[in-house]
Amino acid sequence: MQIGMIGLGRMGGNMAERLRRGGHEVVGYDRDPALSDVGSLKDLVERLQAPRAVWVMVPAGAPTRATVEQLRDLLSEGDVVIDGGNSHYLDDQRHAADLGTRGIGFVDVGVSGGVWGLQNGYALMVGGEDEHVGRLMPAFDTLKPEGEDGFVHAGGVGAGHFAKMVHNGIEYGMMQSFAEGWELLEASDVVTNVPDTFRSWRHGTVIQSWLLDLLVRALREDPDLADLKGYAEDSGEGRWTVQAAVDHAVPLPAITAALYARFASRQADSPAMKMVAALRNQFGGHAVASAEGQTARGADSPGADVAPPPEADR
Ligand SMILES: O=C(CO)[C@H](O)[C@H](O)COP(=O)(O)O
Repeated sequence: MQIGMIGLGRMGGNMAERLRRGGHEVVGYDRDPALSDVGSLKDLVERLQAPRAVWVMVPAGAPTRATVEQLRDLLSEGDVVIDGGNSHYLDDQRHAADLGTRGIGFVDVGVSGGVWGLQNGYALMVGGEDEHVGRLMPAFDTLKPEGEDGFVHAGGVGAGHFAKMVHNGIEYGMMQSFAEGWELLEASDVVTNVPDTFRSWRHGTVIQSWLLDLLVRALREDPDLADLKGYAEDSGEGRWTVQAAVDHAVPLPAITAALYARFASRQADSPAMKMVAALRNQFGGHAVASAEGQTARGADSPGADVAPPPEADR
């Protein structure tokens, strides 16, 4: 089929390539003229035959919103817009309503597979009406991995991105779990061959997984991760998962802890733990470390000046 692809970066560019290899005609647009087949969104729309299918693969939030708004004014009744970025499911519902006023369809697709997708295929989680999803099946069939799995029409508009959001929340929890296990193995001197221990778990264990394969690969490249700083960003889906859990009063302790661990990783020092240290020192005269790393005051330190708590609080 013919498909317009907007955003030809790491994900969009590789997806366009996989579609082309599968025999589809892809007209690509990117702000970078070196990557683009056309000079503007208007040119892209003019190059496509109606009814058009235009796949948006730009960062979630304002860039996606701006692109969908422009497409609303350029496309015609019967065309369909696909958002394959990591958008919030509530944005999908707004976009579908907005495009729907012009008779333009909307399908949201959560895409997983990262930089390996070109070769292995992309897992696709799709939300939208049957009519629109059905029309796009030839493209989905090419993009997805070979075999039965790797594709779901999860529900109406928003369901694809909601499924991808929860997938990413699970990803957070799994990564954190592997990371904590690795830290503990390294911290003790009981297991002396940590990389091989992880490698052995790749087969026959209950935790075998692609993430485990990638962990083994990372340790092969840098056995102590000495080249990395313990700092992890987040792109928003973990936060949205936790926010959705609060909205539905669903307890997500593991995923929430994994998200908070990333926030903690960005602090050179912890203001909250300074306060914990200060309070321990206040009520019990317990030792604290100074900002320079020296024990500054403590129960046994000269100069400890701790007012005794009221009788009732002891
Ligand atoms: O969708 C993905 C994998 O499934 C992305 O790699 C993911 O969005 C990365 O998220 P974060 O930056 O929050 O770790």
